[in-house]
Amino acid sequence: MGSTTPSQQKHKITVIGSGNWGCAIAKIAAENAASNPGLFEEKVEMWVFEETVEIPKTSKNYNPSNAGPQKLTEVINTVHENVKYLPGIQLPVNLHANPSLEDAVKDSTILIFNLPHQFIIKTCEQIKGKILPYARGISCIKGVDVNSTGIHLFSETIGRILGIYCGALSGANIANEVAQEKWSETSIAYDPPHLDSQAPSRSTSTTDLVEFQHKDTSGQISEVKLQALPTSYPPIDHFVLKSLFHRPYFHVRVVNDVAGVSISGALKNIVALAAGWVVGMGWGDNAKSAIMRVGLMEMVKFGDTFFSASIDNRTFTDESAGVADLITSSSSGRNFRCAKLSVERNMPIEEVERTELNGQKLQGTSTAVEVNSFLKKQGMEEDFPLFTAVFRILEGSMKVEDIPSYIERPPQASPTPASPNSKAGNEGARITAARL
Ligand SMILES: NC(=O)C1=CN([C@@H]2O[C@H](COP(=O)(O)OP(=O)(O)OC[C@H]3O[C@@H](n4cnc5c(N)ncnc54)[C@H](O)[C@@H]3O)[C@@H](O)[C@H]2O)C=CC1
Ligand SMILES: O=C(CO)COP(=O)(O)O
Repeated sequence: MGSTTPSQQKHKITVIGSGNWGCAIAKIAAENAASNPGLFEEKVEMWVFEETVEIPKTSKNYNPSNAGPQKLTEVINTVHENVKYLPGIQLPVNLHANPSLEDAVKDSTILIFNLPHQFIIKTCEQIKGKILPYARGISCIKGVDVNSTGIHLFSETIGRILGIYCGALSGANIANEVAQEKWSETSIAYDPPHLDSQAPSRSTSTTDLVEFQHKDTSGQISEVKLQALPTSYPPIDHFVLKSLFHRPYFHVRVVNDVAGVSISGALKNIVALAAGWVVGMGWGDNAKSAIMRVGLMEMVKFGDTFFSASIDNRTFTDESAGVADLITSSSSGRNFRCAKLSVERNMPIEEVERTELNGQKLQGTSTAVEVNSFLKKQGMEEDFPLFTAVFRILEGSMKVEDIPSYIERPPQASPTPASPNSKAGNEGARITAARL
């Protein structure tokens, strides 16, 4: 638990990202920074990918003197509303929108990563070597990093690029509901290497590098250098993280299973697409439940198969990040809603994303493609028929109508190519080749 003796220095918090979830989490962090002055600096930085916006007349912060095009950071810092990505929510005045990534992360001990997953690697590369070497991270990203070396959790990718330890936050958390302070739960997974057994975990010097062998969640062993946090700061532990994220309307459980929390958050987005499609076809709740049942089984199997070294299967059932997130996402998440509309309107899902989300990003479509490329390399597409069906529907080689028979008993041969006059909805379910 937390330290009992007062520390001289407080943690400085930076949120990297300012979208729908980025702002909702930044609001929570800023509220808690203000109410825990012994632990955190009051001002919380939020890096904003700068763009020009207008305050809409529907905003309660609109007045004729602030009409017209303005920088998003200026709008957030003056009227305290992200009018584009989280409209209608008043943000705390101690949350500072910063267009400079380098400046936003400078001197921060706790970095909260909250961006659509396609932007995270480039963003981390920009701040490599420019953060405190003893900073710690929390990744709120729902996605997986698939590259030529295999599949990795974003918490691990962030940690590897920046040379820091990074945990994960994920749960049944529709951002707009959380921002409106409607009660929800979340899971934070934080399990830094036990430096105590290898070298002192706390340092009075800022140059102490602790070198040790680290087994990552997929079982790969690597040499890691981690700088210990100076003793002048309160230790970054479960107590401090709960103090930073728990609110009366946002209940946090801190656990150790980083792989389980991260994997379920990424994979449920693939399942939510299938749920949206079958509901869009008018098949009803029984069909959606069947998708969720098979989806959950594949999520658990995926964790067991590729992250067995560290995953705790109870996370899928017992924590908010597991089945609870699958249920909420398959009821009202953006992946579900856009997939449903793509079938109803017979429109590519990317087009629905572009016209309906006002700049917000779907994560399920790219995750389905990335997971499929990984499964293909393992020769295991047939072992995950729902994930494979979602990918094939996106690429246009399968139809939504094929899902029931395909997930019941995966065929040995390739599925029948989509008929050119397939029913309304099946063309719509596709994404363009550029995303594949
Ligand atoms: N929105 C939600 O309800 C929830 C989202 N998440 C996860 O949180 C992560 C972040 O999602 P959101 O904050 O909702 O993002 P979002 O979907 O609102 O995406 C828009 C954000 O992307 C930024 N962006 C656009 N182009 C960029 C670029 N080239 N470089 C950097 N940033 C760029 C925009 O400035 C904006 O801040 C995702 O992985 C998502 O799955 C998790 C829980 C709930
Ligand atoms: O992750 C989410 C809820 O927990 C939100 O999912 P979507 O990105 O599909 O909206």
